[in-house]
Amino acid sequence: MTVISEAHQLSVADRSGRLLVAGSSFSLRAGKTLALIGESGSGKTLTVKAMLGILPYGLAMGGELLFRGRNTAMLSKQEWRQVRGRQISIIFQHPEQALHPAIPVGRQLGDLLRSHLPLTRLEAERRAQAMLGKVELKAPALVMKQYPSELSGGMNQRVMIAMALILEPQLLIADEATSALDMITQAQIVDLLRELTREAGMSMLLVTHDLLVAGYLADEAAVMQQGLIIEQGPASQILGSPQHAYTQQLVEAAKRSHLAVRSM
Ligand SMILES: Nc1ncnc2c1ncn2[C@@H]1O[C@H](COP(=O)(O)OP(=O)(O)OP(=O)(O)O)[C@@H](O)[C@H]1O
Repeated sequence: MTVISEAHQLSVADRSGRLLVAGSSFSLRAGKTLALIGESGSGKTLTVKAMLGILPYGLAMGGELLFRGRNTAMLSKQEWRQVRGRQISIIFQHPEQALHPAIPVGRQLGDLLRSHLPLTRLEAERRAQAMLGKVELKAPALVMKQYPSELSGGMNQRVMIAMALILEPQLLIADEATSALDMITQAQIVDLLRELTREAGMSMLLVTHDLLVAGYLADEAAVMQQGLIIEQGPASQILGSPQHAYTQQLVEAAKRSHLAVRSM
């Protein structure tokens, strides 16, 4: 199966040499989802930032990251810009991190398309509207004209998914993409992500602390604690019979909250 991206002993260190990510290795394959699971501060976001070439100033990356066989350390700034957005895209927890508040949704999508592809304004608009339909927004023609502040949280999350997928990337990173949503909207967005990534044969890196979401979406799982991947393998195995004490605790806690919901 085609490997889209690979990390070999990926590390991130601060100025004092303290390792914030301490040597992670994983592969992302076409059509498959890897869940990166872990508590707050375990190094998930820094792993994602390293993969996008956007580590904060003062932090240094070690190890090797390959994207479609190319070492990303060799990419120029311009090549990185081509890769980000076009081949790797990201959905954040909060749409406001990605959507401009003062530009109508349709123009944001159209501008993104035209910054990467030689399309007329009209062609870009048509594709943008079709994409809004694909993320199951009920009135795409109307949403095209609206500003993010006029849409609900769930609708904005759908717009952000449309932005992330419109250039047909090979790798989609979802960083706690459903954590800020209510339970029903979360379930709908999780279904949508599953359907669209499978249909496109896309690879997905799902960053989450939610084991239910991971269990539903992921083929593989890697559990992080204090910068280290402590357990990784098929998601069904990691979540079904965890070996590491920390993963066992996570699974127990998830079962308890699931039971609490069921007993309501
Ligand atoms: N710019 C930075 N400079 C120094 N340390 C940082 C920086 N960014 C993050 N860290 C530290 O690196 C560690 C890993 O942070 P990271 O944001 O990757 O965790 P996370 O697993 O994504 O947590 P969360 O789920 O809360 O986002 C934490 O100890 C954090 O304090």
